Amino acid sequence: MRLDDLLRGLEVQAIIGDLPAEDVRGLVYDSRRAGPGQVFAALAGAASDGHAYLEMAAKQGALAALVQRPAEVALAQIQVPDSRLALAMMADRFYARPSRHLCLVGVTGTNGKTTVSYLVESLLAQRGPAGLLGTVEQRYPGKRRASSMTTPESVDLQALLAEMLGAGVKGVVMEVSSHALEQHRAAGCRFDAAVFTNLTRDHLDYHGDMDAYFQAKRRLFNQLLPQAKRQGKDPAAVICADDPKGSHLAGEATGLHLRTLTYGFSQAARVRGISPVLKLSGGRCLVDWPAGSFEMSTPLVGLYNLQNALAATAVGLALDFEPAEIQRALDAVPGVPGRLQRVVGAPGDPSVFVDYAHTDQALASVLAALRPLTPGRLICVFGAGGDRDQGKRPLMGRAVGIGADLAVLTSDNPRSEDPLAVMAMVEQGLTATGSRLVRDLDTEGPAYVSEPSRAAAIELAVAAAGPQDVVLIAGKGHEDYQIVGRERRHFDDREQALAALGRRHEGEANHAGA
Ligand SMILES: CC(=O)N[C@H]1[C@@H](OP(=O)(O)OP(=O)(O)OC[C@H]2O[C@@H](n3ccc(=O)[nH]c3=O)[C@H](O)[C@@H]2O)O[C@H](CO)[C@@H](O)[C@@H]1O[C@H](C)C(=O)N[C@@H](C)C(=O)N[C@H](CCC(=O)O)C(=O)O
Ligand SMILES: Nc1ncnc2c1ncn2[C@@H]1O[C@H](COP(=O)(O)OP(=O)(O)OP(=O)(O)O)[C@@H](O)[C@H]1O
Ligand SMILES: N[C@H](CCC[C@H](N)C(=O)O)C(=O)O
Ligand SMILES: [Mg+2]
Repeated sequence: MRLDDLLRGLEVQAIIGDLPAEDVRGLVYDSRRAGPGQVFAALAGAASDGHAYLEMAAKQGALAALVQRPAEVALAQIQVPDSRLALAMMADRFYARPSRHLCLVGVTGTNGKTTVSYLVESLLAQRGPAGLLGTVEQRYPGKRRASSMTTPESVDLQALLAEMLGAGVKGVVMEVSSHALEQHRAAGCRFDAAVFTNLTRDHLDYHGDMDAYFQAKRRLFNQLLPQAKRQGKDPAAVICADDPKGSHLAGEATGLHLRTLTYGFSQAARVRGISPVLKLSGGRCLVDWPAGSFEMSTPLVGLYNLQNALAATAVGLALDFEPAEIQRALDAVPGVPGRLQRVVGAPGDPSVFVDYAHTDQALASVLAALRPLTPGRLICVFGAGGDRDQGKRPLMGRAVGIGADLAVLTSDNPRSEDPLAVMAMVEQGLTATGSRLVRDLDTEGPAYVSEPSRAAAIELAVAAAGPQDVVLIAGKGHEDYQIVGRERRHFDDREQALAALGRRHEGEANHAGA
């Protein structure tokens, strides 16, 4: 494809030099990959600025560059107001607009994106091969890759959608993070439906304040859905009515003449869950919506997961699925990797769950879900990630202080920070609830132990738990690594928990063998 074809419809401020007539072989945003035939997009970033690498791209023989500020280099440059947005639109065109030919569902919100995505994937799979991309993995029938980002950069995203389409995929569900919305990574996507789960505190290191964070999420509804509508789709806005920002969004979506379907347990919800019943084997409720009512159930545990199942149900109804098909799809998802994932030991062992809760709201929700299922003590192993929102740390400590009987405060991914400094910030919230620092868990709660080694923290909790106790290991979920400094070491909470459960029986084996 020629460069001038790729630029059609784009807001171009200036063209510096002559546009090369050769075919574009690829679009890149990292100068290290900017070789012959490649258009290099200079992106202004947080750590560095792509404009500093224009010289390098020129030397490597790049075809042209997409810039916000032209530079004195021997390279044709296309000046645009926002190179991330322009790159996204060009990527859509370069990969022959894959989202036009797919049923594409986007999921945003602070918590629940990954979970809802697995449920929607199962739904889409009822009608043909389905694809999923999000925090854990990118997959479609016959192919799977672990993810490095929740929502890939626009070029990688469009390449993946094109790959899925080429492999016969009909429907794709994708998590759309607030970072992605802020950076226009999904700008070239035409959605058939978009879901908003909730908005609570996270990522303020990046967005600055809650309003900016909400404005980023809002783009999916007030920019991307109207764009899909203008281009011939009839997209649905599927919005949680139990969240205050959800009601706001739903009003706005209706005002934009989008098909709007609210869901939740509150009276205002159009797809409304009534009389929820929650058990260790899952949850169920009656779903009432304008066209009738039906029973709905999910093997996933906890009220918030029943709410996630309602989100998927509302997507199904918006896409004209029958309640029986929706139920089949929900039944087919017994669990989501690293989300309330049970680590099964021997009979008589305590129940151990690994979960991805890394915000105060998520911790409060998951502890509330486990409380009624805990005959003994609820023990929570947790920490907060380094180089991420610092303000959420004491709030996370507070949520655990309130929701758990006993806690082991430990390290998450410290990244460039001192793990003890991160833990001290979490500890402020924990102690504010009246939880006291103790040496071991052989005590009455509320109390906590401080143990910077995550492996030792898991060992401590699992060893101390009795058969009636429940251990929640929160924060890292599916992650099979720990980021310490710049190093990414293998570390998996599930493996650690399983080994710790095994060690509870080491003495017994020796005894039996003797
Ligand atoms: C804060 C954030 O979103 N950062 C992302 C952003 O980085 P940035 O724009 O700040 O990039 P930068 O490192 O400053 O570099 C600027 C530009 O110079 C380029 N460069 C750099 C060096 C060089 O030699 N040559 C060169 O061309 C870079 O490729 C880049 O295009 O764009 C980069 C390219 O796409 C991403 O890799 C990077 O993700 C980093 C790794 C990251 O950690 N992102 C996280 C916070 C994130 O996006 N998370 C969300 C999920 C959050 C959630 O689950 O709720 C996600 O969607 O994954
Ligand atoms: N609807 C919900 N409301 C509140 N908490 C939830 C909800 N769904 C999941 N959670 C909690 O949040 C954690 C993260 O859930 P999930 O991975 O589905 O969300 P996510 O939005 O994809 O998160 P991330 O942005 O980190 O990828 C879960 O492990 C659980 O503790
Ligand atoms: N996608 C989230 C995941 C956080 C998971 C937690 N383990 C941490 O490292 O903080 C983020 O980047 O903020
Ligand atoms: Mg996710």
